[in-house]
Amino acid sequence: MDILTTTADGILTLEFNRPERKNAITGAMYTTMADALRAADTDPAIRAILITGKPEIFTAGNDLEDFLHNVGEGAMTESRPVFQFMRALEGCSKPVVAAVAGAAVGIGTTLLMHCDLVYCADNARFSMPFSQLGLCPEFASSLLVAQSAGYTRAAEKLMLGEAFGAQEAFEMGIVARVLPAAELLAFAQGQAAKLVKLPAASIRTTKALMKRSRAALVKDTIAAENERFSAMLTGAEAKEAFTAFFEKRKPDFSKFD
Ligand SMILES: C/C=C/C(=O)SCCNC(=O)CCNC(=O)[C@H](O)C(C)(C)COP(=O)(O)OP(=O)(O)OC[C@H]1O[C@@H](n2cnc3c(N)ncnc32)[C@H](O)[C@@H]1OP(=O)(O)O
Repeated sequence: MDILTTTADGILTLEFNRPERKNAITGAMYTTMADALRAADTDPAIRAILITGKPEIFTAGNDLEDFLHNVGEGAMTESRPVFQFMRALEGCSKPVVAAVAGAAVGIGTTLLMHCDLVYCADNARFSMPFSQLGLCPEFASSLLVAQSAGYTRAAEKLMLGEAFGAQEAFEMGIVARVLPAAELLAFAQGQAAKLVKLPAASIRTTKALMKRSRAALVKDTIAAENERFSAMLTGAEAKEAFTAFFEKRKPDFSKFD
């Protein structure tokens, strides 16, 4: 099971469980998470959701094999598993807690912008390497990173695509708190347990009100980003980047305009 799904004490936990591939996310994994999120949203017994990975890796982002072989027409259209997952996450009316240890690459960082209580371990590393992959931001990262961190810091992270650490993520507002690695999961579980005990309608209403003003902009940004992302996925630069990754060499973009 590449996604471990557990339910206990009113909390649905989704855990990335593909460590041999650094928890890279396949279409099947997106579908599992989308289904679980949608079911949780309508199940009164679930009052909080926790998304986590392994102590050494949150996720290496989208599986690059999938990108290499499953692109083409409609690569990022609404029916695709990644879209189903992000829609289920973004639309989830219940509170979502994220606990990040190790690397959170690409969509691994983007998805945090759609969670509510986001915590990381001091070993966490964040990156949105879209430009390094011949791609562009996705699922409203071009909007939400800048809203959270300001334009210049967002531009540095999104244009250079370099990894940054836990403290910088905290200063950028991407995480609410940095914890010693050994304490992260218990802390996040404790925060989720607090949410479970609070009046569910109050939590749902608070979340809805906080997201209300950005909802239309997020929707519009996702549509604009994903149209371009979809086109770029089939581009020569992206192919070079994915191929170079698996050939364990640096990509050579000098031949492209
Ligand atoms: C819509 C969504 C968009 C996105 O999410 S775009 C982002 C896509 N993701 C990436 O570009 C990240 C690629 N991965 C990495 O940069 C590195 O990995 C890490 C920094 C995460 C970890 O580095 P290290 O600890 O040195 O591990 P390793 O040797 O690179 O990886 C171990 C095995 O895992 C496979 N793997 C890692 N990431 C992916 C991936 N994203 N898709 C498919 N496979 C991946 C490798 O190939 C390798 O495999 P083997 O042991 O056979 O050499």
